[in-house]
Amino acid sequence: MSAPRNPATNSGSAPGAATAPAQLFERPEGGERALLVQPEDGRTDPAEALSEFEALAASAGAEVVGRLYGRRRAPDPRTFVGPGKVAEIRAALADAGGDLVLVNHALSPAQERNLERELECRVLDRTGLILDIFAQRARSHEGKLQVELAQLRHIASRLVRGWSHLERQKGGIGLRGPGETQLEMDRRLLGGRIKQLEKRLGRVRRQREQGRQARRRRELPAISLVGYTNAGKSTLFNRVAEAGVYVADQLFATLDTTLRRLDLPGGEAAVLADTVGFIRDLPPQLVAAFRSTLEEVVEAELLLHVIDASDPGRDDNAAEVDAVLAELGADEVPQLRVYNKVDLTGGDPHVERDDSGRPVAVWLSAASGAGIEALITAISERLSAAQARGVVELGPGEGRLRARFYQLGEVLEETITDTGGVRLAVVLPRRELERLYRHEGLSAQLEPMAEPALPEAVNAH
Ligand SMILES: Nc1nc2c(ncn2[C@@H]2O[C@H](COP(=O)(O)OP(=O)(O)OP(=O)(O)O)[C@@H](O)[C@H]2O)c(=O)[nH]1
Repeated sequence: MSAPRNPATNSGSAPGAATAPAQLFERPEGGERALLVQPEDGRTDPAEALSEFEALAASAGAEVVGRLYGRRRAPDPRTFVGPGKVAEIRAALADAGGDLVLVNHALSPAQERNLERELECRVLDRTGLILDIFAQRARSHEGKLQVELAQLRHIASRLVRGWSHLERQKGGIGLRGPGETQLEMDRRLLGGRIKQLEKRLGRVRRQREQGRQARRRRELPAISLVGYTNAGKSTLFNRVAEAGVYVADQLFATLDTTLRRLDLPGGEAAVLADTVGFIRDLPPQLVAAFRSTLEEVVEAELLLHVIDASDPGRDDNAAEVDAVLAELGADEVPQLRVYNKVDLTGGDPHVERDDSGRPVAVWLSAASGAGIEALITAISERLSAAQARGVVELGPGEGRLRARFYQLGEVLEETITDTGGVRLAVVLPRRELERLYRHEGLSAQLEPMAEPALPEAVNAH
């Protein structure tokens, strides 16, 4: 594939050019001058990988002053790149006046240190760079704690006695964010801080879990926006929910789940959640850090998978998002694909349906608003198909099934039957109901029930 997967901008500038995010991004005073090193492994297209990496560097506020490719059969255990390449990097740094080297690969702590020593400048690998971006973007209390924890763990793995002259350079890329003041601490202190953060995070998560259960009790179906970073999730979220979340032409503008109530035609309502942007090769420790944020996704009734229709690499990016969803166990959650930015492709907003007439994809422009009404109708159609509601009768020996209904959905009413069983009025995701039929021995049919109770209001958090 020759086209870049993740152009940094969608406003028509050259794919992969770092100019747009760099212009829009408020770069900290004296933004660092970075030299990018792109290893060639013969598998990925190096030009494409480099342009995506350049967009990441720009997102972190770096000014890219040079680019180098490195080809090697096997990575050098000491410095990752070979000695010849080290000399080349040193010369390029001197030429361009660079003060930071960014390597688009994972480096071992020792490789990072050895390179720093030989190049006499700071070196960050892909994980370090992404952590820095996350540190800048985290907004909620939980998000900040998660990033700090991931940053500290990353630093702890690199911290050795006498951390070299680089300790002095504070506040630069990879050194800022909540973790920056920890750099001088020794491992013991760092370990203490990590424990403290884990405890605090545990508390925040428990609170959030309670909030989630409260929401479930209010029986509003949950819809989660997912998509590759920069696909337009926040813009769509704003457009659909008329909410004022932060939108920026930067990768990862969204780090924390944001929730809004969504009113649908016919008086129904749902909770719409904006989630973190997905990215290729997200470092595993970050997937872990954001797992709890992404748990919302697994529990959603419907996923809106936002895809940048104007991105030539859109299919690969969408496949990447699907792979992460599968990893999270969310591959069974029904999906409605939203092809965004049709204003850039010259296409018309429209809805695609499958053979049974079910909407499966909506093409629209979140920026102009064209196609939004059709999306809301499609959501409404998909949700009413995704929710099962009705009355079910269970026998006296089916206490376990009764408990499962309470667990999986909402029991609106319970009455005792003449035979000593129960009659439950329930609302639950259709896929859960199907699972009960298939795997848990439920045999009674769900009978239609009278008018649904009106959902209560939900406050945005
Ligand atoms: N032309 C055009 N640009 C759009 C459209 N929707 C979003 N954008 C732009 O695309 C960029 C990214 O949009 P966001 O909504 O921040 O994207 P996101 O998916 O939330 O990004 P992350 O937070 O990185 O995951 C912004 O510059 C938006 O203005 C659209 O329909 N048309």
